[in-house]
Amino acid sequence: MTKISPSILSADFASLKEDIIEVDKGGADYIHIDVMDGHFVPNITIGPMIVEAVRPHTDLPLDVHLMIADPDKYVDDFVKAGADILSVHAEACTHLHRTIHAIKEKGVKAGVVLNPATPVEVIKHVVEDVDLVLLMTVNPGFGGQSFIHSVLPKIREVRKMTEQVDHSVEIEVDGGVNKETARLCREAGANVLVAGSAIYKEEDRKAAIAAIRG
Ligand SMILES: O=C(CO)[C@@H](O)[C@H](O)COP(=O)(O)O
Repeated sequence: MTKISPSILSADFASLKEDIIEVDKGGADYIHIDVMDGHFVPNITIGPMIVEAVRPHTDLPLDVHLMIADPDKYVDDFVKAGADILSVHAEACTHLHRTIHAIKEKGVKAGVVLNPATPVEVIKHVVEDVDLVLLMTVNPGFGGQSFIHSVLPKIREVRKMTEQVDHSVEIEVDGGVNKETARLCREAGANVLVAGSAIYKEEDRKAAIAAIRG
């Protein structure tokens, strides 16, 4: 079954606890947390303190997406704050293999993220090492953008790549995911879908999660 990871970037930060509990009870599989530093992406959002504050309010895995320059510097902080999956951008890592293993050595799952314009070949030599590949279907930095359809073939390519190494890597897609684009992602081989606006802008979040899951 497809997993759903609601992105709290679209939640109401003044009632973050309630917004997390609601999607937890509504059938979410992960809680997606977007960390932005104003350097790697043109927006500033959440740091380890917020991850730590959120941690006691759900037992769901915290799926933390680091959109930051020099992520190696902050791996320890986010693990201590309670991240269960820590994903770094291939574009932000000089020594991607080293960063992935530094995450895994801390006892959490490691993910690698690719921007829409980055070819999947970049991760060919680390796909055996990661637990998750996150393909961005928007240019990262903001919620509420339109899905970039030209990323769909990349989902199929990563699916093939993971099958070749006979390794059960999760393939996650993030950006502009709604019930229509979710179907395209599932058909292409994604098994974890991140959605912000398509869940948090809906009155009935449980129904929104079910619709995206398909
Ligand atoms: O990482 C990001 C944006 O950079 C995403 O996680 C967005 O938060 C998804 O929001 P929607 O496109 O689903 O509204």
